[in-house]
Amino acid sequence: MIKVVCAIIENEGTVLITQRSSRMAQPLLWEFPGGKVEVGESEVEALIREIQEELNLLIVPRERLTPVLHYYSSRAIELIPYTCSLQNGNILLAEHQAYSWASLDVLANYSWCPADIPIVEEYLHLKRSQL
Ligand SMILES: Nc1nc2c([nH]c(=O)n2[C@H]2C[C@H](O)[C@@H](COP(=O)(O)OP(=O)(O)OP(=O)(O)O)O2)c(=O)[nH]1
Repeated sequence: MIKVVCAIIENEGTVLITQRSSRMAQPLLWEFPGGKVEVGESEVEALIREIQEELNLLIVPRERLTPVLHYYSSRAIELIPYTCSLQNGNILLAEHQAYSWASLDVLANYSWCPADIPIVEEYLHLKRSQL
């Protein structure tokens, strides 16, 4: 089981989503940025490191949402989402093809990595219950 953390970075009513490049696994699908937790690292440490490396952003992880177990053909992942706020930085894409600050009403319309679909649903449910 590969542990992967991902960041739902919130800013002014939108969230940052990224499109995987054609060279990555799950090519051209959208995801919440993040990556694998390395040995000796906490989830939060991995998240902060990955977002710095991939996007040049400094984030503050806030709330851990429900992890999703997903079986891709070659491997199983546990995808662990955290809502996060933005501390500072300007986006520089190191790996991804594109990014978007998506409002809640369009979030479900993207072509997501399959493992992310329950996370998008939980997040929308959570936000709508807070309105
Ligand atoms: N970062 C991230 N990965 C996701 C998400 N949803 C999802 O299925 N994944 C998958 C894609 C990858 O197989 C794995 C994350 O590993 P990674 O981001 O380090 O991907 P990678 O391209 O470096 O993986 P690899 O091909 O080198 O093994 O989890 C998501 O929302 N964020």
